[in-house]
Amino acid sequence: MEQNKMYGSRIPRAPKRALKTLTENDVKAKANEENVESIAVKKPRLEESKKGSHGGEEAEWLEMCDKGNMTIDGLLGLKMTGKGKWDHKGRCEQMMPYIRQLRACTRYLRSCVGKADGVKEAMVAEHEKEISEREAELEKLSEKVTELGEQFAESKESVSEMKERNAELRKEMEHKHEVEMGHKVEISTLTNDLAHQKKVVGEKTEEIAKIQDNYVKSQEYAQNLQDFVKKLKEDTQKMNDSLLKIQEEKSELVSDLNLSKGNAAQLEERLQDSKGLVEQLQKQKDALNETLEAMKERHGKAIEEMTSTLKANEAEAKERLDALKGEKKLKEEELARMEGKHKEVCETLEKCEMDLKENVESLKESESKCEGLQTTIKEMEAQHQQELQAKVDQAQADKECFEKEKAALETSIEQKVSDLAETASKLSETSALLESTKAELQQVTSQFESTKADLSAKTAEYGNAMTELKGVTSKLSETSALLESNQSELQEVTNQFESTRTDLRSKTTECENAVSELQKAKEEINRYHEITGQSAENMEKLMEKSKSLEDQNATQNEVLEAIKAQYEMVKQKLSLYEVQNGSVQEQYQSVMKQLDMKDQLLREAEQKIHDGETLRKQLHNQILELKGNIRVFCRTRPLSEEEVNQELSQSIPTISYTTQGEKTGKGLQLHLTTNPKSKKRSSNGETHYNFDFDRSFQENASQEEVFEEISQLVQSALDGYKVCIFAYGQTGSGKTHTMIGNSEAPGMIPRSLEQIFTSGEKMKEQGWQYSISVSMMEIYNEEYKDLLGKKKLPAGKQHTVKHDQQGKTSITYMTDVKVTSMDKVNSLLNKAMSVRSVASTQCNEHSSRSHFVFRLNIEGTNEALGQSVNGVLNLVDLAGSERLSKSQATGDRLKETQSINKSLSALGDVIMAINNGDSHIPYRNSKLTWLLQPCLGNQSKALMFVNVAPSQGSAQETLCSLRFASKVNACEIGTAKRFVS
Ligand SMILES: Nc1ncnc2c1ncn2[C@@H]1O[C@H](COP(=O)(O)OP(=O)(O)OP(=O)(O)O)[C@@H](O)[C@H]1O
Repeated sequence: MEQNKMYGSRIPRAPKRALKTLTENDVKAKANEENVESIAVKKPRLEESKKGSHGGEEAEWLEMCDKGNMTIDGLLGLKMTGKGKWDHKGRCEQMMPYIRQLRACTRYLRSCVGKADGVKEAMVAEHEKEISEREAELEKLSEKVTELGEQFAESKESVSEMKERNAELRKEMEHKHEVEMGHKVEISTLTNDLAHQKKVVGEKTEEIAKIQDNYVKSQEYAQNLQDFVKKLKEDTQKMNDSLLKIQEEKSELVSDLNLSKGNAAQLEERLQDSKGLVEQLQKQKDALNETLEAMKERHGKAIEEMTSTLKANEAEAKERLDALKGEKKLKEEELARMEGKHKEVCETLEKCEMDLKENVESLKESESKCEGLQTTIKEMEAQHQQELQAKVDQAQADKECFEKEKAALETSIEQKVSDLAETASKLSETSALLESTKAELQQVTSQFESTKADLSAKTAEYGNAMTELKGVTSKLSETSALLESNQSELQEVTNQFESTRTDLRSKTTECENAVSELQKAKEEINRYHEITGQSAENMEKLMEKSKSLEDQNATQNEVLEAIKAQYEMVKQKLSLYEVQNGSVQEQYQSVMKQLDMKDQLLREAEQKIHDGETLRKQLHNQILELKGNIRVFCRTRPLSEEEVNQELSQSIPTISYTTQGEKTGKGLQLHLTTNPKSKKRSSNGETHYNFDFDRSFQENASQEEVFEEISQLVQSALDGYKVCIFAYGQTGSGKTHTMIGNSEAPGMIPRSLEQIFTSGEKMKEQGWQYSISVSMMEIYNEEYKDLLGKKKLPAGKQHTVKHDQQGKTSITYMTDVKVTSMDKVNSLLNKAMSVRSVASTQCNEHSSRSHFVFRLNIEGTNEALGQSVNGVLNLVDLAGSERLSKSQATGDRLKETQSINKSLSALGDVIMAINNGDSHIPYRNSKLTWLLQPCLGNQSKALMFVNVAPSQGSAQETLCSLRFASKVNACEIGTAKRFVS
């Protein structure tokens, strides 16, 4: 196939020359294909082949080829020609050279093939060799490749790892950013919440204040009540005490009373005696009563007998009346019978009447006699009655006096008097009996009279019946006799009464004796009463007192009760208040809890914010450290009073701050009205310049806020880094204020020292011991000046600065003071400030005409870790950066300004050179850069404050400062290195 390719499947009708060319070309192509070197080998070989065994034919063929009259293609495409179609001879004749040519060609080709085979073999061998070499090489290469592959894989892995890390970092960054954004959102929400909470807290605080007021009032009220109750208790106590005293007095009185009771008992005994006497008297009285009873009985019996006789008489009279009635009837019959006779007897009757009249007259006489009798009886009766009355009166009087005595006795001795009253009542009964007897007597008298009337009626009826009348009269006389006997009996009774009266008198005398005894007893009692009266009086007085006291006590008890009720009410109110208070307290507690929770949340949020902020700072620091940037913070001072008082256009601040997104707190815009040619000039005639820094502090930013941002950097000095913080800006822009400050607002230097001391103390817990030394110097007119040194430099001597390989700086004749406290630092700082070169310039009344360098050497050792660190913190207050034209300095001031500007531009040059990666960094161009060399190199951390003034008058200088700071901000000075050994 190769050959077919070489020679073609068909031999083209080409000139002989073409065959040769073709062959050569083919060979060349083949050689080119197989090996370029083979061509060089082939030619001599071809020439050699001319001289070989078949060299003749080959040579012939080559000759033919050389002559150009034949080529292989030509040979193959050669057609036998003859004179005609059948001119075989001619054709055969043509055939012979053709066959020869063919043979020659074939041989040539064979030889070529053989040679080619040889060449091929050689080439193959060579190739094989080459291949083996190449294979070996390849193997090596493949090994290398595998190695490289591995390395590649490794690097790929590391790349992927790095990518991953990068991605992670990016993610982290994004996350951080998100978190930051979230934090910001959170912060804003939290700020809102905070504001709301503050509002709520304010409201709650007001509420609480009100509640507390109420609580205080209720407490005061409760206190007042308690005081009142206390007073009441005290009063009650006093009352109780007085009551106790009264009770004591009472008990004393009771004892006195007991004593008097003892006396009273004696009196009682005596009274008992007198009672016995009274009893005796009573007995006597009883005996008298008995006799009286007996008399009464007898009298009653007599009266009964009289009554019975009267009754019998009455019955008799009745019987007689009945008999008389019968008789009357009979008589009436007889009368009727006798009426006739009457008439007969009328005359006799008249006579009888006459007789009757006479009888009547005699009856009247007897009646008058009877009346006389009756009057005598009446007189007797009256007499008797008078006597009786007198007796009764006497008895009554006795009774009365007895009763009086009894009443008197009754008042003192009730029971005994009641006995006497009984006696009196009995006496009254006796008198009643007497009365009843009298009444009976009167009854008897009336009966007598009725009987007499009956008799008179009978006499009238039976006037005529004289016999009967006589009988009646005799009966009447009998009755009179009876009456007489009755009278005698009455006399007897009267006698008996008399005797009884005498008895009574004797008893009365006994009674009188008894009464006198009683009187005596009474007197004695009265005496005792008098005796006891006094004590009773006292007792009464005391009782009255006690009573009044009791009344008082009662009233006070009432008051107390009322107060108690009030107290109870108040207590209830108090309990209500307490309940209310409790609920209020609960509310307060819950509100406080809520507040605490909110506080906690706020604290957590603040902590989160703080953590987030520190994390952000750390990350930012890390990024900056990774970038190796020199950090730049811009700080704008507030307008001074002078500037404020300037004309309006001058007093308008030239700086505004970016408020959008990430640029917040970083970006600022300077507005200039002075450059009308500026392309940036806007329609309102202002030119705006935008700047971005790591941080932009507005006019109102406090020293604390500013320090917070650099605290990490300060901390890293403690960790063994070389740190340089310097303040750059025109005169009066606030560099000294930022770096040193004043007692009210200490600047970065005192704050850094404070942090270092506190952190150093904390690090002690981890085994770190720090030795901190301070040196303060100024670079004035390109010369170092020790601000802490006591003496002047020896003549011909000067401060020279040297740096060793480790970046350790030594300055000859420079005072280095070990410091352990802030007081020491402050006193040193004051001393340095007093020595520092200050002058009044066009821009600042107290302008710093030198660079002030506060140098802090921190050597830390940790024996446990076997480590020691060597950190340096350079805090530099640069001299004002204003241009000469601006400062209008002359003479010494001019020289100062020139040297200041020289060193400042050297500082710029050094930073730029580091940024550009120049092989030569012009540290030696100024004393400042030379001193700060280790801290300005690519192994340190640097931060620049660019201080700017916001006034229009300073705008051009501000623009210069900001431009310089912007350039510095873009510089990368390399990654910082920690100096640990
Ligand atoms: N942030 C600030 N807040 C309040 N007052 C400030 C602030 N910055 C500067 N000042 C006041 O501005 C005045 C000038 O400040 P300062 O002396 O610090 O400037 P300076 O840059 O150090 O000047 P110089 O380079 O001439 O020493 C001082 O009276 C200072 O108190």
